[in-house]
Amino acid sequence: MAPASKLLVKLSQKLFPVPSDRQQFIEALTQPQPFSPCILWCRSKPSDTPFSTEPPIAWQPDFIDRLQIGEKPGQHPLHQQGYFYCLDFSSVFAISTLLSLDVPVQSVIDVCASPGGKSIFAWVLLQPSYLISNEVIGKRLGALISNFKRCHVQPATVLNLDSSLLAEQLPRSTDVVLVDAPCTGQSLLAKGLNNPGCFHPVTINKNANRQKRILANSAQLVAPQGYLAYMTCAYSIEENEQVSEWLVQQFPQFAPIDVPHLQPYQSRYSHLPCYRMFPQERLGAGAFTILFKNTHLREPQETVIQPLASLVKNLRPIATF
Ligand SMILES: C[S@@+](CC[C@H](N)C(=O)[O-])C[C@H]1O[C@@H](n2cnc3c(N)ncnc32)[C@H](O)[C@@H]1O
Repeated sequence: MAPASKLLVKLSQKLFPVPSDRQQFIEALTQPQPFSPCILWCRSKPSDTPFSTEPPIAWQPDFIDRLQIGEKPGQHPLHQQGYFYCLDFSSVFAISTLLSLDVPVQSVIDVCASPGGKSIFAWVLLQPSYLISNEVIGKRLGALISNFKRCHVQPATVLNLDSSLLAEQLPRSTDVVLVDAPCTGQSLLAKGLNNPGCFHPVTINKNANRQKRILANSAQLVAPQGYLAYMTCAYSIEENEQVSEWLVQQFPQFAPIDVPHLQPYQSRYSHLPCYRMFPQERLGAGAFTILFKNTHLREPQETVIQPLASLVKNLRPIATF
C-alpha cells in the first residue's frame, strides 16, 4: 500500500468535509481495487452474450455492459472483430451528458479524441452524418485510427490540428463539440497506475490553463443552439468546476444544462449543474462532466452554411472512413 502524500491528503480535505469520506477517497487511490470491466457495443450484441454482466444501473444505455470482475473482454475474438470497444465506466459517465440531447445531431467534433472512446460513444448514440475526431499529438493518432478501423466507425474523419486552427477554420459549424480535456490524470491512481506530481499545484495550474485555452477554442466551433460537452478524469476543483465557471464568465452565451439522470452526482463544489463520479463509489476511477448549450441564435446571413464536409477537406485529414 502506497502512503497518501501530503498533497493527496490536502486535496481530500478540500473535497470531503466528513473524515470518513476523506478516508474512503484516499484508500481508493492508495489501495486501488479492480473495477468491473466495461464494454461499448458498436454492433448488435450477439444473441448469446459471451460475458457475465453486472446488473445495469438506472441510466446505463443498452449498448453499454458492465462485466463481472475477472472477465477479459479485450482477449475475446469479438473484440478483434470490432463488436465492442473497452473503456472505463467513468468514461461512460462523463460522456453520458449526450443522453440528454433531444434534438437530431448532424455533426460532432471531438477535439481531444485519442484513443477514441468518447467519439465512438457519440457515433453509436447520435449517428451523426459528420464525425470529426481530432487528436493534436501525432503519436496518439495510430491508436485512434486503429480503433476506428477495428470498430468500423464511419462516416468519420480524423484530423491532427491544434484547437486554435479548428476554431479558425470551422467557426460556428458543429452541433456537438466534445472536449475530453488533457488533465492531471489524478484518477489513474485509482486504476493502480503511477502518476507522480499529479496533485502538485503547479501541475494542476498548468493543466487548468491548458483546459481553458482548449475550451475557449472549442467554444468557437459550436453552432448556434449547439452543445459543448466538457469532461476530465481529474479530481481537482481547479480543473473542473473552476474551468467551467470561467467558461461561463468568458462566454456568457454558453448556458450549463441540467442533465436529469446525473442529478444524484451533482458536484458540491459549484452552483453550476455539473457532475462528479468518485472512485470510492466503485463504478469507475472517477470523472467530472458538464454540458453547455450555445444560446446564440443563427444570424440571418448565416442561413446558407458551407457544408462541414467541404470545409474539412481543406484541413488535410489524416484518415477518412
Ligand atoms: C483524456 S484524453 C482523451 C481521451 C479520449 N477522448 C477517449 O475517450 O478515448 C485527452 C487527449 O487530449 C490530447 N491533448 C493533449 N494536449 C492537447 C492540446 N493542447 N489540445 C488538444 N488536445 C490535447 C491528448 O493527446 C489526449 O489524447
